[in-house]
Amino acid sequence: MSGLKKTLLIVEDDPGLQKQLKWCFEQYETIICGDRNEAIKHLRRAEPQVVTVDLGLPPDPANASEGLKTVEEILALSPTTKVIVVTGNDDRENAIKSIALGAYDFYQKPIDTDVLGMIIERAFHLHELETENRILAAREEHEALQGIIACSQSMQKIVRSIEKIAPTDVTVLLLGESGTGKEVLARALHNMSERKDKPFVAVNSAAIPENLLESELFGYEKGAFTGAVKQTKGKIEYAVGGTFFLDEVGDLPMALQAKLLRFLQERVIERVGGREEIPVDVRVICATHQDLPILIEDGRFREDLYYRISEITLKIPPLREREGDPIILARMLLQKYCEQHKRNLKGFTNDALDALASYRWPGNIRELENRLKRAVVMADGKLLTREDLELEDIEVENFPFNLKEVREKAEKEVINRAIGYTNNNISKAADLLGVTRPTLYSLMHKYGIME
Ligand SMILES: Nc1ncnc2c1ncn2[C@@H]1O[C@H](COP(=O)(O)OP(=O)(O)OP(=O)(O)O)[C@@H](O)[C@H]1O
Repeated sequence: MSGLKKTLLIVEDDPGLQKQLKWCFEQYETIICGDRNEAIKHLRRAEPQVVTVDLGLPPDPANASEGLKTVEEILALSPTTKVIVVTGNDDRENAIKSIALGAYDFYQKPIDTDVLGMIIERAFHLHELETENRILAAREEHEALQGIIACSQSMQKIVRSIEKIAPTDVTVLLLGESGTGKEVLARALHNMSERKDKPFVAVNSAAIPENLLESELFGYEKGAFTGAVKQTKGKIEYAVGGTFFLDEVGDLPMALQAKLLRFLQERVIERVGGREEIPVDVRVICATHQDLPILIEDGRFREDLYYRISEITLKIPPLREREGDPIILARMLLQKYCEQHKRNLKGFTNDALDALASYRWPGNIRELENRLKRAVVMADGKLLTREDLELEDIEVENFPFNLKEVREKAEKEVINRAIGYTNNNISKAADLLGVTRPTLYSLMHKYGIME
């Protein structure tokens, strides 16, 4: 079983049966115990893949309640464990209850070890298959998100949304400041979708001169304009079967907005100078750092196109709103650039870490990359300093002295809020905070908060 030893936990209080079962299942690493507490202890320690639970356990062996509780606790702690319930003769009701709780199977006494053995072996087999599936699924997801750092809560949310949206074909609009990773996230959407083995084609509308953009996107026929010497496919056509990523969609000229809308509505394109409608199966992801509703108000963006491209909108938070991410990204980039430039730097000084965490990062991750690249090349010492990062002039919030300081600051803030909220009614504020009035008074005294 993939090199992992098969561990079977038997929860059975009858000493005779304990002995018999141990003897019958010696091909496994078998652990035997007689009550719920012991079962949970062994579950935590030995992590058995399969557990059999006799429902009639002490202190009330005539009743199934302790057994059912054991099943519930095992599955709460380790939902992947396969639990087989052993019930008394004719106790179908509790057998069904255990299945409803999530048990894998049940078996009624008297025990026939051959039959029970088959059920146990099947449970090990299923556990193995499920484990392999989980590992494969996690590996695929990991590969799709490779190199994307998203430890902060705000980015975790985005990653969860991307996982949900990826398998669908909906048109996604990614909003976010420049350098927040819109393109890498679009790529992740593609890599997690069924289109992953087909092309991902990205075009930045702002980077291509307006007069070339139409032929770049839609292609052109031979003779369509001077210099059009042969029929040429556009970027959308190159993405057939895959994903087309249009960055800076807010910069698209009005005439092209109409053409893009038609393509999104009808899923056909027409090359410049062509008459033929070419059907294309392409998933579209758009991105912009601009505020599209304002562009719509100014008459610079079509409202109908906006609704078409924003079937789902994801707002990518700027780096300054990703608690903890700048430092993790900086460490990853330091390693990457040290390898690239063959430098042997060990890390960051404390004041550099404080600066990385406090800086507002107007250029987001791209700016972080640039600062790190430069610092790695230029640094004299073994640790990168604030000066190496050219962040010496920014105001820095020092790392808090300790957790107690953070807790006290938060406590003071929320007490002030509760008192303001209840208009100085201390009883109500205490209720709101879930403490007694005397406790609240003593906290107010501690923090110097006036009534
Ligand atoms: N979460 C992340 N983890 C690691 N690297 C990232 C992450 N997000 C972005 N990057 C890196 O930051 C740089 C900028 O990302 P990207 O080009 O995707 O941003 P963008 O929002 O599309 O920028 P722009 O709007 O300027 O085109 C890239 O080099 C990318 O690899």
